[in-house]
Amino acid sequence: MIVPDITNHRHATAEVFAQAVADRIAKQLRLGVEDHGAASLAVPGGTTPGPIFDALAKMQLCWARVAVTLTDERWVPVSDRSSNEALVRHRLLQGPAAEAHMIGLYDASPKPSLGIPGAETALRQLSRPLDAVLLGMGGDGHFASLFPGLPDLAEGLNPESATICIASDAPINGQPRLSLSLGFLLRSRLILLAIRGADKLAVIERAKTAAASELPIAAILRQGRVPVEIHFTEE
Ligand SMILES: O=C(O)[C@H](O)[C@@H](O)[C@H](O)[C@H](O)COP(=O)(O)O
Repeated sequence: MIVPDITNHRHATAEVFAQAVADRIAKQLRLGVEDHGAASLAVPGGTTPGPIFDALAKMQLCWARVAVTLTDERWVPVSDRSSNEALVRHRLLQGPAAEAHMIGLYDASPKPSLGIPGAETALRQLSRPLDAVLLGMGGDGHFASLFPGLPDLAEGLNPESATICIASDAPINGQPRLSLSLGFLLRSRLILLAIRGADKLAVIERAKTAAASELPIAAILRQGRVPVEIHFTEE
């Protein structure tokens, strides 16, 4: 098995952290457009990405050739303040980046499991593999919407599975959710894990030996297919 290629990047301040992650994403997207004429990016919701999106949106690159999708979505309309698509539209698809193509996961289906066919059809628009995947992580070790205790977690964390989307029709962390699977996220060229706070660094340390069922991020740390960059700031 390939030894996981994990590089750690510690940044002194939240501002430096956001700019560094944005710079790394921009570099990867430029490479994608140069190498194969288009690039694709998957991003999460939560509180960490906002400043990263603000910095990334200002960057000059061929945004018209870039598709942006979500690693997961809360099953709420884009008009809802907790919508991840709304976060991306308000904070990333601005300025130069307004030309990027947004591929959302939410549709008007009453629950996420009924939204899977539409999401999978939408995801087929992506240039594959994904040029970059940005992930956050919760204090429970979840990434995207792959939470400990999720009924379909084993399937969602199976790197060999062809499953693209995992639905949680029951609310989890506030709302029903749709998540991309690990198998889908590993069809990418680079994973950037952006975490803030010493408590999350402690979770990463625990995840090096814990079961992925306990700390799902362990599945990202243990896979040997995609380079992982962990970007961290104490702030
Ligand atoms: O929809 C979401 O909430 C995200 O996709 C989720 O996986 C997030 O990345 C983590 O919960 C970390 O969130 P913070 O960035 O707020 O710590």
